Amino acid sequence: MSKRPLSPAASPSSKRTRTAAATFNPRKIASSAAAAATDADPPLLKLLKAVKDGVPTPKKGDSVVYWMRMGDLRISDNRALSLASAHAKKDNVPLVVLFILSPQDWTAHDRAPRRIDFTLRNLALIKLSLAELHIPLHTVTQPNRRAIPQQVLSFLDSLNAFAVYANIEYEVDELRRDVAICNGAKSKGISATFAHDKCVVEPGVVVTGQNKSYAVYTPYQKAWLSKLNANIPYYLEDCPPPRANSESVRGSPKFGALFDTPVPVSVAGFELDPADRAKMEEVWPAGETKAQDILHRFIRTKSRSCQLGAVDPLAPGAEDSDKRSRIAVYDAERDRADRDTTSRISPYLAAGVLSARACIRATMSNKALQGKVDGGKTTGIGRWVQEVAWRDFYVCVLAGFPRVSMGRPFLEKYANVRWEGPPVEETAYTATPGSPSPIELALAAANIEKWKSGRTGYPIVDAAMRCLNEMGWVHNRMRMICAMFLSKDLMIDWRVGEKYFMEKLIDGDLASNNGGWQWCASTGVDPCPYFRVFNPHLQSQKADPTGNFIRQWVPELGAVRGPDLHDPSASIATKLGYPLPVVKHNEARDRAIRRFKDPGAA
Ligand SMILES: Cc1cc2nc3c(=O)[nH]c(=O)nc-3n(C[C@H](O)[C@H](O)[C@H](O)COP(=O)(O)OP(=O)(O)OC[C@H]3O[C@@H](n4cnc5c(N)ncnc54)[C@H](O)[C@@H]3O)c2cc1C
Repeated sequence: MSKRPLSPAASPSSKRTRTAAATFNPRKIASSAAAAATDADPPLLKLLKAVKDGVPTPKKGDSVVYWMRMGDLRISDNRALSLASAHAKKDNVPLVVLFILSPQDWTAHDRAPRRIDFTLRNLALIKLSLAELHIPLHTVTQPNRRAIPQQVLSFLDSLNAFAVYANIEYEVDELRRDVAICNGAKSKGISATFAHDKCVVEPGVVVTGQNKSYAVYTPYQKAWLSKLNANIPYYLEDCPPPRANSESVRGSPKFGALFDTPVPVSVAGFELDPADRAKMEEVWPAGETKAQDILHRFIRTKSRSCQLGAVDPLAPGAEDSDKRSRIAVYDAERDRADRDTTSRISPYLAAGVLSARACIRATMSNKALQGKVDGGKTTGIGRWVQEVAWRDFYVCVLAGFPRVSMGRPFLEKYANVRWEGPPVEETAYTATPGSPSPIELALAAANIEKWKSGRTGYPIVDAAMRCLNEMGWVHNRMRMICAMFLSKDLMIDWRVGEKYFMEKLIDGDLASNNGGWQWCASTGVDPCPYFRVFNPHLQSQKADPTGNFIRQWVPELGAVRGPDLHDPSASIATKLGYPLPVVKHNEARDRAIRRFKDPGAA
């Protein structure tokens, strides 16, 4: 079976050196039969059963371990850490924190070097904060991801640990790994606890009458809000912070050395150029305090045009306002990409530097609501809470329909839609009648490169792609426009774009990224209907009415004003050295509708 090739970096900002991790090339697309079998017996349920069948009251040993993962990089309000600390205190033993750097897992998930850099920057701060509590953060690199279960069990043995705690990662491989760890721990008499922490309302709670995960957002969101409001003390609990170990742990032969394992500054295959690293530090500062400050700014202060682009999110000059704060006007302004209309909190949520619970708690100052969460459509706060619910929704989709993390479309009937360009993996194409000719393949490959580098001749698409390449983040509406353009106008397999986004995004998250891509490609849960293909020029005028977003990222068009900016004529484009459109939108739209209406048609 052919493997999905690694895509070359479009911007020179990140290096992907040929290392063991970079040459590791796991199979990304399962067969439809394998996906259906996994959907029928979801690994999350297996993990929850393994936890339930584990060791309820382990014999006391010498320590309790909290295994921190890439999605829970914080000390405050961290469910597994809090539980682990309480257990350690109850039995009067030290708490130890473990973090495993796993480059093969990062490659398997197409992790962006910027996301890895953000992880390491946050870990370095966490190590310092934990050390103040005399809690060691032990960091190890494991080059072979299959060895992780054994490595964790050996680590527990070496510390005579009797309990291990972690927050759940909902991707298929990670769940299967944790089932193996649960079973291994049980055989050693160690209790293993895997806690729900990523979502406000965990997967499995908001389900249909048939006890299935929802595949439509609106009824999900209504049920989500009523579950949440019915049990706020549980869902929005601010989990107690860890309590300090005895200082004597530092002198212990068993634990003392764990304080000395350094957090690396970079990991081979995922390094950043020093200039890019410095820029990322400025645009996405690490640490829980910064995350809370960024959230606070969104809730308290007004939007500013100077905050467009790759700038310090906490730059001075923000103006407080109750009525005009960014969250207060979010309902009306959220689709505008020409200012800082949204929170830009996603990198902190994806890395767990801030809990989703903390985001919801921060919206609850309105006394008229009497301690309830506003999730309605008529207020800025309510609309924003609905976005956080989208995040929960996509995690529930991932947990309930694991096929989506196996490279399959949620709607299997679209597996045979004919895409332009080289097959992503041959299994996805076996049923596609008629192979593209070499000329078609070359044209599609060239179009993919133009899309990646922001040279499609559609200003809004190009501005958004350049913003993504430069900042590792781009506004939601822009993500939609770019994804729709690749999958419908260029008719390139959405998995090409999904992978490229993951390789670039600092907030890259399988559930939300896959959900967003499959929504735009019309293959996912509750998707955009295939006959509703975005017109990039109209979208551009709506999302960037001032043109500031395009002018910021496409300087060739800096002097252009009015409608020409959104759709430059051939003469203007040629004069300014800007490319001509790679496709004609109307023709491309008809092709997309034809191919989706009759999957397999040319
Ligand atoms: C093609 C595509 C790919 C995407 N990939 C990712 C990704 O890898 N990681 C990621 O976190 N988000 C992803 N999103 C969702 C969304 O674009 C980002 O969460 C949002 O742009 C982050 O900016 P913000 O924090 O300012 O959002 P805000 O508007 O302030 O929203 C607050 C939070 O709600 C959540 N949220 C908002 N919109 C969505 C959404 N549509 N789906 C899921 N959660 C949402 C995010 O956690 C976000 O931080 C993707 C969307 C699309 C269309």
